[in-house]
Amino acid sequence: MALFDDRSSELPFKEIPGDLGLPVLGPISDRYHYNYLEVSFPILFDHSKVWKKDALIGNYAPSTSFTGGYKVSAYLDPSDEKHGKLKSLYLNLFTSIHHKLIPVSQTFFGALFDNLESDVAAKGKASFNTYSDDMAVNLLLRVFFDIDPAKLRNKGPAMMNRWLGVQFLPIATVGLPKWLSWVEDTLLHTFPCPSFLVKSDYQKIYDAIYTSSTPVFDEAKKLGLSKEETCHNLVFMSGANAYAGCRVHFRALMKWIHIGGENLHKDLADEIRGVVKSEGGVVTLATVEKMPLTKSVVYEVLRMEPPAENQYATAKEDMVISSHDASFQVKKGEVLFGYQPLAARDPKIFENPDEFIGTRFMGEEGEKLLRYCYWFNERQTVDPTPDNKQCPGKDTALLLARLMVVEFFLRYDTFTAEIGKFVTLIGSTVTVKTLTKATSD
Ligand code: HEM
Repeated sequence: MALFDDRSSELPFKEIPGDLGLPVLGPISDRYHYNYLEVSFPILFDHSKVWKKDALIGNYAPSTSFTGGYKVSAYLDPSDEKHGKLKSLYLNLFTSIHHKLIPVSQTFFGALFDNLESDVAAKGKASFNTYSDDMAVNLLLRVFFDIDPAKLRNKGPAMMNRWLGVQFLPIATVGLPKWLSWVEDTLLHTFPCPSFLVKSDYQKIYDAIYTSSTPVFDEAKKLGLSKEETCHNLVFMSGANAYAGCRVHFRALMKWIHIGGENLHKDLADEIRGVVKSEGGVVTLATVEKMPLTKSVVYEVLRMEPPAENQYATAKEDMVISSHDASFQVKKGEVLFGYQPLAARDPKIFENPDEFIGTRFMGEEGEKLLRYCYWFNERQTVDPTPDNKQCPGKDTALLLARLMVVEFFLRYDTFTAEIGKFVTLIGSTVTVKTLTKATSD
């Protein structure tokens, strides 16, 4: 694990392994080793030392033709004036919707659980992925812009999935065994897919947001941003940032809570029902804050399966970075890569790092560990600002995840599921097999 810190002068100095090798073949071999055989972990959130231009989830940026010809904020460095303007628009939007996040998500989570229940009753199993992914798109569009799913003829999720799928295909993985990764590289990772394939899907989502009554457009106007540019940014924010993050995280929540087993389910149900009862039977922002196990479980799921695995940045200057045991020279212009799952399972920070421990982040000692969690592109203990590249949806995403757990265990005592073998860019596969209704309140 590599960190910037002031210990670099005391640690042994080492070369970063690897060289460019043969022309053409060298880069191909490097890419293979980089993506499939090696893991490295520079953690680079220091914007005085790195650029974050075109660095969202990979050193690949899709063509701007996927976003109306505009480079959206996620691909801008904080030094770009537009980045700060757009990010403050998002931060204000997310704060302004927090009061309705609870009632809106209760409705959408309720419908999700109804769907799971009826499929389990009719077929003995239910695809959590299908229902949860669709629900997430509809919930986010509703809570951000008050868009009724019917406005997109209930096809919003399918449109969003196609638009995301085509633009991110060059960095997608379908979960083939490592020795077959060259097939994937040749077929998927060599050529970008043209945006015209999803132009009409994109246009419909864009129009739905453009004609919504979101106050974001008025605020954007005051900042000198056109309605068109703002709207293209809002589509990307809703789909590629918010939905793509929540999609992976919701699936991971069900997966790891399933793995946590019946005792964890009982403890969660006891905590959630106890707190909600003591608060007069209603779920509020304050109620959720009083649930330390629920909060810790959500953090532990983020640790076991961070939704955004890869972070990239470009060195602005020559510098030295340090791991626990050595220092490395990095040259100006070199691209640095941080692999979240490795940081999240660092044995020098986390005891039994490969084990899912629902209580890990509880209590004084547990909370201290949050300093070493980087799932939102910064330490969990740092807040997003217009000037950094930390996820502005951090609080929204955490609240949604906690609410999903709360609503689930208000309704059920326990559940069983089948978990798919592979985890892809869009997450795990969870098939719910049984749902046991709550027997107490
Ligand atoms: C658990 C789910 C989520 C995780 C783990 C996550 C994580 C991240 C990470 C790691 C980045 C930075 C990527 C980079 O530059 O390397 C990011 C950016 C971003 N996220 Fe999230 N995110 C999640 C959900 C959300 C949600 C729900 C929203 C909206 C409410 C959101 C909005 C954004 C936006 C707009 C950016 C771009 C920030 C910028 O341009 O500086 N994310 N997110």
